Amino acid sequence: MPTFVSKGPMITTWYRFLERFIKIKNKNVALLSKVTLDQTLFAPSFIAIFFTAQGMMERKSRNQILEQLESVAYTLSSAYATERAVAINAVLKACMQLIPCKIPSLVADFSAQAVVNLILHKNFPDDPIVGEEDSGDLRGESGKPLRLRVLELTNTVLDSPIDEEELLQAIDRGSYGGGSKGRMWTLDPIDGTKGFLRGEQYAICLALIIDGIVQLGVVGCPNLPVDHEQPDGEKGCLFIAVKNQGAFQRSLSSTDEKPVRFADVSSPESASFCESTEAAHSNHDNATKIAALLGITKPPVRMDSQCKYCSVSRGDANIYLRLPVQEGYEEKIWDHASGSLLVEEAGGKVSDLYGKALDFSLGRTLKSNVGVIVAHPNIHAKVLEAVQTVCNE
Ligand SMILES: Nc1ncnc2c1ncn2[C@@H]1O[C@H](COP(=O)(O)O)[C@@H](O)[C@H]1OP(=O)(O)O
Ligand SMILES: [Mg+2]
Repeated sequence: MPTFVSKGPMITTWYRFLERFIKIKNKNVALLSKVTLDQTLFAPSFIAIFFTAQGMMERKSRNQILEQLESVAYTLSSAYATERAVAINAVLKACMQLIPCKIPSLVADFSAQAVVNLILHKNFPDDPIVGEEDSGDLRGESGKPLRLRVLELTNTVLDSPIDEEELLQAIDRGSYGGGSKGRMWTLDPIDGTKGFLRGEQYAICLALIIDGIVQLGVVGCPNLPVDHEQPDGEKGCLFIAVKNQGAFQRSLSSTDEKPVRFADVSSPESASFCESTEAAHSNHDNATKIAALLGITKPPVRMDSQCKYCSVSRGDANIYLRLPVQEGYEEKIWDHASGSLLVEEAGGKVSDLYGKALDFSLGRTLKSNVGVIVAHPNIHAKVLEAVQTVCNE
């Protein structure tokens, strides 16, 4: 209450002060100076006073008030704040529709892509989307049974229900070819289908790429324990990263975000590494040899999907190896965009097998990269050396 009461007089006094002390003849420069002072001095101070007073009235502790101030400052200062909020909402909704009951993976995949694409299109109608799925299998008489199941599931989380044609259109909005210019989103509606089928790890992965650079990534992991130390505790996490703004984790059941950081590790011997559960997606034999060369004694943590990126980002493991199995396989941008930004924002380093940065500007695949190596910057070079020794044998 006092904050609201004081708001009017404070603002009036501040603007009077600006009028009196900014005596610049050029009107544009004067206006710019006032706006600068307003945004850098008054607005932050006023917001701090407002939330501190509000916290005190709500009998919050000092730490709770500080946490709230930090979160407000972060939200206000962030570029891509709208995109971040929309992406979180889209991924959350896609996660929520998959949790309640056992759903066939095809239905889940199409429905998740429809939900995310619909939300993206509503908020950013001009943004193209590079999505993994297309509506081919849902069309015509033969696709009708699947189409109706997907439609039913999709409508469980939408504010206003859509019809069959709108469903097909929504899925096909993911057909963009990618490239190096402008904005685009990339979506893997269900990454880690094998994990989904086994009831293990899978992820809904969404990223915003601008001029070939990943700016925002949101990864929903409905089966990942919120706390690695408590594998039987609450499950379901959302990971969020915006370029130069850090990486965060929240549970699916709460809006509270906590920063995530790579675990500090000074030498590879003490590290642990993760890799795909599927030997067809990452070469397990080579990983064993690399681990031996690095002196790693802990067994690999095997997991499906971009949950691996999330795991290393919050320090559950220190290295993620994705080693080619099949010559000529081109990794897909939706399999790495959000995860790689998350790792970088959490303080990790991502490269391909040759130490090259992942290049998201070349279309739907990472055609100039081979494999993926993620590690703490302290040990990345050593890991890379071991990878190259083993893979060049
Ligand atoms: N030969 C391959 N090498 C690397 N990744 C692959 C290969 N074949 C498929 N994938 C992709 O691996 C991803 C899952 O990775 P993980 O095993 O780490 O969970 C899937 O998106 C899958 O793509 P797709 O869905 O097109 O089959
Ligand atoms: Mg995938």
